[in-house]
Amino acid sequence: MATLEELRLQLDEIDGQIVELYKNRMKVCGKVGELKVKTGSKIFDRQRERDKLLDVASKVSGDFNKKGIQELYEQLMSMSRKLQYRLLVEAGALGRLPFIEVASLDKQKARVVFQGVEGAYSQAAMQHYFGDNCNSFHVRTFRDAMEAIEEGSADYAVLPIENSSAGAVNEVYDLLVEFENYIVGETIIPVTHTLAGLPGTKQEDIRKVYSKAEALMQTSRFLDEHSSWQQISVVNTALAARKVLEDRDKSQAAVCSAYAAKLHGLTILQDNINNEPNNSTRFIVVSNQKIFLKDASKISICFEVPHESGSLYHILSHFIYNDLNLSKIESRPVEGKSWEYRFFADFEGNMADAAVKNAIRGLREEAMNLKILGNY
Ligand SMILES: C=C(O[C@@H]1C=C(C(=O)O)C=C[C@H]1O)C(=O)O
Repeated sequence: MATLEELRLQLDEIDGQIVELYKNRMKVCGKVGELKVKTGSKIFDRQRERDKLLDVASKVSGDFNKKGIQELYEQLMSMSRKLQYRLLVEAGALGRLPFIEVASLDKQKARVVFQGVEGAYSQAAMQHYFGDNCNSFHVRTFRDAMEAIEEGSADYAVLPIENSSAGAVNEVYDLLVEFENYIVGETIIPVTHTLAGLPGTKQEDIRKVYSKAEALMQTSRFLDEHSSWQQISVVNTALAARKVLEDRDKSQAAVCSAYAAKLHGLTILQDNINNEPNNSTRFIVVSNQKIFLKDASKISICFEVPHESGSLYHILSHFIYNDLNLSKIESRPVEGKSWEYRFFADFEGNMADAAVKNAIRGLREEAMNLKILGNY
């Protein structure tokens, strides 16, 4: 029987041949790429790749080897495409993305819409981004805010997209796909809940606590210490504060921000009652213009992938290969298609970067329904 050293020598020789074959294959792929640059053809040919996988599988026997050779070829063809995308960039054939670079947003003159009522966290986020005295109005739903942007009655909308403890705001993700609106900025604000009541209220007086369902959840530890209090959910935290003020009843309290409490003339009975001391929410600033700031450093996109094994893996390789740092990935069901998903990804970069253009070119060819949601 051969020794380990002898077997390894045999492997080294075979690997030498594989490396030579790899180099030859890539050289031919480079020629294919040059031809495609010249003729303006697509790099990715899904049917040719499917046929190739069937062909190589037919040339080996046994499930283990069939699967193995297919995995190997998926990798080889993926490298081949990446080489070709690179040739496109070098030939300057990537073109420009359909977004216009701007030096700054005109925050002073902007008319801004937020969802909710006076005192909502969205208003605080808006003021944080646009300044305390910005020209604003509020609407009842996230959809209303998106419509106001689309039809131009507002220049920007400020919408919550993600909370550090509760996660994504799903409806806003879905609306970003539905509307032709784009993310142009973001701002993160701490969400610190307080217990607030009418002036003179004592905690012993309280029987009912009003707030938005998420806020009741985010303060459950404090509320559970007062199990006799009835918890009632209302549309948002600012509305809870307004209700307590209007009912003029000291047995009622609201879980809301200090800002909403002050705005509605309530007294803070207990400050910072969050379960999670660092609770914060990320808000996006949305516009109907396809613009991006010169110093933008984050890109949000969404796409669908074919419902087959390995497809997300191949899509994500475009980020890795182009050295782009993927900071977030979310998935949402695709409407009308059970168990199929649309992915939302955030990654670092600016649309003017070659690496970004290269990755987007590959994603556009290989994923379905790619939408660039914004660069900010
Ligand atoms: C090389 C080509 O480009 C791509 C890469 C392939 C490969 O490496 O075999 C096959 C199809 C294309 O997606 C080609 O079109 O033949």
